[in-house]
Amino acid sequence: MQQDTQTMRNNDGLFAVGSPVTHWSVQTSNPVQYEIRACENLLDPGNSTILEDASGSSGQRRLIVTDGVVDSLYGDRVRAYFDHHGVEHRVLVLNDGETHKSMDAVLQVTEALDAFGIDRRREPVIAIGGGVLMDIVGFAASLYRRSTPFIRIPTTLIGLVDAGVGAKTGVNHNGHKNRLGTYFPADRTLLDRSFLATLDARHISNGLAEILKIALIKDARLFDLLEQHGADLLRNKLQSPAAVGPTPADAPVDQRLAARGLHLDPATEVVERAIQGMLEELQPNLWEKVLERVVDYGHTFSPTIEMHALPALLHGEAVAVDMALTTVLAERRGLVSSYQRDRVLDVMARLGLPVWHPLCTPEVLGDALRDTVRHRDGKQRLPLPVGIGSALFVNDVTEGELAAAAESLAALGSGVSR
Ligand SMILES: NC(=O)c1ccc[n+]([C@@H]2O[C@H](COP(=O)([O-])OP(=O)(O)OC[C@H]3O[C@@H](n4cnc5c(N)ncnc54)[C@H](O)[C@@H]3O)[C@@H](O)[C@H]2O)c1
Ligand SMILES: O=C(CO)[C@@H](O)[C@H](O)[C@H](O)[C@H](O)COP(=O)(O)O
Ligand SMILES: [Zn+2]
Repeated sequence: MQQDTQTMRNNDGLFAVGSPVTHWSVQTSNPVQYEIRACENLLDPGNSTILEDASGSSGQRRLIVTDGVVDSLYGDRVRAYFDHHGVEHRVLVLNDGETHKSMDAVLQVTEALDAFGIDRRREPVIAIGGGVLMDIVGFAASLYRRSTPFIRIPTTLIGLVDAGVGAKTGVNHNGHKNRLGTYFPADRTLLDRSFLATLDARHISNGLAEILKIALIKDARLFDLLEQHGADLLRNKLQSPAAVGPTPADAPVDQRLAARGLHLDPATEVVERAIQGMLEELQPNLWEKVLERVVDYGHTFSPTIEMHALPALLHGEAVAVDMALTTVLAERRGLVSSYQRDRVLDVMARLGLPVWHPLCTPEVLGDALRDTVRHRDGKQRLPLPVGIGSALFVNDVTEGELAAAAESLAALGSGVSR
């Protein structure tokens, strides 16, 4: 059929122009929905949550990926769980920690998927571990057969409030933090805070850094909770009062109210506000089309500092140093009062976080900023706190300003004890 050259053939997003056609345009959307659910006793054989997919049916085969530390703590219960439910399963145990967050680990997972013969749609991969483990498994799942569904069961605080709720996956590459990765959210993330009972204090602090990030850029109430209860949260590993036995009659009123479900105990409110705050920022901009992202706070200099220091600084610790530096920088710009600056540095110390690191040199900070500008499409788009609980973006930070802030922080940091 001869058509005039201006005819556009439109077929729900497919446009062809010309005759003969010289130009096609394909337009479509990819709706994404994923679930994050607070759960209890996930590994209790009587709890079928892990095996319910989005439609609620159960599957018969699963590949589980975890790391050596988590397997040593929970591996017997994981295997007993799937045996109890009659699910054929294999457990792949990866090396743990940031130094193993690499393409080699991703390929270990993809080879295990092949060996297990995973059914790409009906048998979601199950990741049980911290942020490193989930980033590796998520990346592998996004690559395998161009996407294979996975389920996340975070077992660290960073995993519960950050790595387990977003869409990012990835590994370190060529000496750079998260240089290879995808946007690929898990179908479901199942949050069971009881896993934190075995997490050491340093890794609790590590996760509190990401919670403090949300507090500083958008949630003053969350900051107050961290200031007031941070030391207790660190001590009790964010276990709620009900989880540690009956509430004594002479317990503080908020504990008694919490035990009766009438009031969120601090641990529950802190975790809930952190997740809510993160999701409020992620949902409208999940694929990061807009690069002014307040959740980038603490992540301008920290990727470079973390990788230079590897493995000495954990992710959250590097984020804390970045936030301390930018809090001092904000105070020097008049965005934060000196009183607020001191409150922030004091809370970091109370949460067991570093506020300074010897790598905060003009050279390292300059390199970090230049790399971040490349990551953010040619501008700094650096979030700075305004008071406590809000933020603005700047693009004009100079290396001289950074050096002065780092010098000031070094002096302040020496006075702040962890
Ligand atoms: N994808 C994202 O959006 C996102 C967000 C924030 C952070 N991250 C990434 O997360 C990583 C940091 O996460 P992490 O600190 O959870 O790392 P991790 O996975 O290395 O876990 C920390 C350590 O704790 C051990 N562990 C895990 N669960 C435990 C438990 N219940 N009890 C005792 N030990 C346990 C692990 O074996 C490991 O040695 C970084 O690589 C960071 O880039 C990703
Ligand atoms: O660390 C992460 C994501 O990896 C989050 O805590 C953080 O808020 C943001 O996602 C930052 O943008 C860091 O992300 P990226 O450098 O990995 O892209
Ligand atoms: Zn982070």
